Amino acid sequence: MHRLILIRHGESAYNADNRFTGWTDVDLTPLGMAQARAVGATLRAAGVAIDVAFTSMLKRTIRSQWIICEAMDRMWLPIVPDPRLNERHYGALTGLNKATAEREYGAAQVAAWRRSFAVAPPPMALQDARAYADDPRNRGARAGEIVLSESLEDVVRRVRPFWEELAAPALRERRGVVIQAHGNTIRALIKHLEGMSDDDIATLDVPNATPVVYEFDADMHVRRRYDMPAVSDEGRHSLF
Ligand SMILES: O=C(O)[C@@H](CO)OP(=O)(O)O
Repeated sequence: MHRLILIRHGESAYNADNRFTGWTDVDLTPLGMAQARAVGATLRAAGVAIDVAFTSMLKRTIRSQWIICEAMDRMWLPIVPDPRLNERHYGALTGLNKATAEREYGAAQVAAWRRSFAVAPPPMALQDARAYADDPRNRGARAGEIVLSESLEDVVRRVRPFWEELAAPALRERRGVVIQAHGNTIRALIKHLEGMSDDDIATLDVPNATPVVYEFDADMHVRRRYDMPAVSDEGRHSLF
């Protein structure tokens, strides 16, 4: 069975403050850590076979995965950080409170920046962007470019080669794969995997710490997708 589990990290400090995060490397809140522990307990109770976990280069995904590995008693699991899984670059909106942005620019404009496929947020000032460009955490996200802002379409463009080079080959070898990433990199992956339309992806929201499971056939076509029920809802279950 070719099985993939997509997980968005637990709540981060900027999630709690309702701020645009993008490439800002904020940590998990205590609630975010508890959410990751609950995911680990769920995966452990379900007896999920995981052989490798891919994360972004940002600490909210890496720490979530550490906590999950600890809760599963699998601290030996290989964790592979890849900058192509970093959150979408939120441009000039980075750090801004989302409610303040709605008051300033209107709810429709903010919704388009947040969820449309092709619209990128206004660009970050070049001077600011250099801090991100020089940071090894972002090197390779869009190699050779100083990134000022990204649409979901830009994110699909960098997530697709990650998928082809690392995740798909691991699944073809029948390895259990976790991708621990961000709201918009997971939306980009789902769009790519399901061939979802630009309109449909605009209504898809990915909550924190809620595993989504994909099963593939031998040709790597999606056979089934389902959310994994939390262990507290279901008790011990045997999906795997
Ligand atoms: O701020 C961000 O980087 C993302 C994810 O938290 O937010 P949004 O859901 O608005 O795309």
